[in-house]
Amino acid sequence: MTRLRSAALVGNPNAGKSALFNALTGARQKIANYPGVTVERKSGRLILPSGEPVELTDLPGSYGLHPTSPDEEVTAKVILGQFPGESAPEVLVIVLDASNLEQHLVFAQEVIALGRPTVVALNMVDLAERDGLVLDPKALQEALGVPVVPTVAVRRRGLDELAAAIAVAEVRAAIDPADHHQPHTNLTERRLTAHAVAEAAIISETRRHRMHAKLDRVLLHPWIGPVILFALLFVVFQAVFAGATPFADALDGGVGWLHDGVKGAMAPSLARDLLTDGIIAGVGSVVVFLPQIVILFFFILAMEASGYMARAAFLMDRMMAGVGLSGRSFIPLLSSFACAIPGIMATRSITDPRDRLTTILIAPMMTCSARLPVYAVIIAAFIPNRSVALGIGLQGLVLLALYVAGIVGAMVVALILRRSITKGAASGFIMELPKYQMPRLKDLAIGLFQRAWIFLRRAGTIIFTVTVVLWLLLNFPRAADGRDQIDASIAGHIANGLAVVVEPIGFNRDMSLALIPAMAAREVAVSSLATTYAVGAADDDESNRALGAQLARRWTLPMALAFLAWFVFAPQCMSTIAVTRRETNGWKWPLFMLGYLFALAYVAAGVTFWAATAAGL
Ligand SMILES: Nc1nc2c(ncn2[C@@H]2O[C@H](COP(=O)(O)OP(=O)(O)OP(=O)(O)O)[C@@H](O)[C@H]2O)c(=O)[nH]1
Ligand SMILES: [Mg+2]
Repeated sequence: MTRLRSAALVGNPNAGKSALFNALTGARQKIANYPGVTVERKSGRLILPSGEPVELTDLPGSYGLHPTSPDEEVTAKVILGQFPGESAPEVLVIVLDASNLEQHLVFAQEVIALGRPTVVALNMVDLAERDGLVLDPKALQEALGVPVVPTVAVRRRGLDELAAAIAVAEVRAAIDPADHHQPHTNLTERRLTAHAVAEAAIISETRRHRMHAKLDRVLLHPWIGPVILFALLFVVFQAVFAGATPFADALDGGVGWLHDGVKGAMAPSLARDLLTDGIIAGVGSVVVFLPQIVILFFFILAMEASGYMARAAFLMDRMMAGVGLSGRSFIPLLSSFACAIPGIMATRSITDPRDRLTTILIAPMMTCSARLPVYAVIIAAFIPNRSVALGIGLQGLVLLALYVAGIVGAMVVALILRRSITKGAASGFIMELPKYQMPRLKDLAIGLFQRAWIFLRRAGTIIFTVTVVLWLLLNFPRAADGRDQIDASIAGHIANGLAVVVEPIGFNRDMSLALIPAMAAREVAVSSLATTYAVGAADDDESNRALGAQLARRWTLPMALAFLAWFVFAPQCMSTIAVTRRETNGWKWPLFMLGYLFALAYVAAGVTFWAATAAGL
C-alpha cells in the first residue's frame, strides 16, 4: 500500500502559490494580485505522474522562518512540523516570482538551508519575459543546489515537470532521510547571496518597466491618484444600479410568475401560503439582487487581478495613518466589502496586535455584500430613479453615500480606539506593489461564478430556513376573523415588544420585526419584509404584491432613511461575531463590538429620522 506523502508550497507573498496549488490539485483557493491573500493552510491532493497521490498544502506567504504575524506563524509551524499531531511536509516546494527573483531568493535560501527535500518552482516566467527578463533556470539550479522548474501557474505551464520533480525529490528523501542542517547565515548574508544568485541567473534584461512606471506615477500621484480612485468607485456604484436593472427586473418578473403560477395551481391551504408567501416571496426577494452582486464583484475582482487594489491600499495609507492604522489594514478592510468574515481573517497578516484588533473591530462597518439587497430594495422604493446632472443617477449616488458612511464611521471609530483602548504608535507600511496584469476573462468568470454561488447558497440555506421559521411565527396562532394576522402571531407579539425600543428612532412594527431574523444574515431583513407583507396582505391585494410598492405605501421617507442608517452600522450577523471570538480568543471583543455597533446604529438611525423629519422629507 502506498501511503499518502506530503508536500507544501512555500514562498514570499504573491508568488503564485495558491495559483499553483489550484492548478495542481483542482482546488479553488482564492488568488488575487496582492500580498497576503492566503492566511491559513489548506490541503489538497496532487496526483504524481506515477499515479501516486501526494497531500499538497498551500501556505500563507512569508518572508522568513521567524514569523512576525499570525499568518507567517502558520507557515513556519507547518514547515518545521510544529503543529501537534502533524509531521512536517516531506517535500518543500519553494515558489519564486521569476520577475522578482532577488527579493524572493532571500527566504528561499532559508528554506533550502533546512536541508530537506526541496524543489523550486520558478513561477511567473511569463511576466519576467514580458518585462524583458531572460532567465537561466539551469544556472539557478546550480547556484541553489536544488531542482528548478520554470512554471506559469495560471497557464498550467510546467506542471507535469514540477510534479515529476516532486516525485524525484521524494525518492531522495527516502535515501537520505536525516539530512538536517540549520540555517547558518544571517539576513544580510542571505541578501548578498540573493543578489549574486539572481544576477547569475539573469541572461539578459531589457528595461521594459517604463510603461508601468508611468502608470504608477499617475495612479499613485498624491492627488491625482485619489481622484482616480474615487472616480472609479463612483462608476462602480452607478453601474451596480444602471447595469443591473434589466436583469433584476427580469428576475423579479420570474419570481412573480412563479408565485402566481403556484398560487393558481394549488387549492388554498396553509401549505400553499407557506410556499408562496413564505418561500417564494421571501427567498425570491433576495435572489433578485443577484445581478447587483455580480456587477459589484466584477469590478472588485478586476481591480484585484490587475494589481490596482494594492495601489489603492498604497494611496489610502496616508489616510489610514491619520487614524492610527497602517495601509496593511486596507486589504482586510477591502475584503470586508465582500464579507467581514474573510476580512477579519485577513487581519492575520497584520504584525502589530493592537493594529490588528482595531482592524477587526471596525471591519463590520465596511459594507458587505449582504447589505446590498437591503440597500437596493429601500433605495429602489424611495429614491427616485432620475439623474441629478450629466446622467449621474441619484440612486447610485445614494448607494455610494451609504458605502462612504460606513468607511467614515470606521475611520472615526479607529481614531477613537487608537487613542484609548488600542493605544499605540502606528506601525509602518511595508506592502510591496504587485505587477500590473491584464485580468484574464476566464479567472474573472470563475471568480464571479463562485461569488454568485455563495450568494445563492445563502439564499437556499440560511435565508430559506429563517424565512420558513418566520412564516410559521407569523401565521400562528391564527387570528380571529377580521383581525390582523400579524398582530395576533407570535412574531407580531415579539415585534410589538421590540417596537417600544425602536419607536424613538422612527421604526414601525414591521421594521422591528425584520431586525430579529436579520441577526442571522442581513439579507434576511429583505426576505422578512417580503414575507411579512405577503402574509399581512389581503388576498385581493395582488396588484401590490411587489415589495417595493408595499414599502413605498407603508413607510415614510424618513423611516426608510433611518432604516438605511441602521444597516450601515448594526452588527446584524452572527457569523461575524463568531469569527471575532475565534480570532480574538474570547468573548470580550465580540461583545464590545456588538455593544458599540448597536449603539452607533441606534444613534445614526435616530439622528437620520429626526433630521429628515425636521427637514420635511
Ligand atoms: N502571469 C502570471 N500570473 C500569475 C502566475 N501565477 C500566479 N499569478 C497571478 O499572481 C497573483 C498572485 O497569485 P496567488 O496564487 O494569489 O499568490 P500567493 O503566492 O498564493 O499569494 P499569498 O496567498 O498572498 O501569499 C494572482 O493574480 C495570480 O493570478 C503566473 O505564473 N503568471
Ligand atoms: Mg495564496
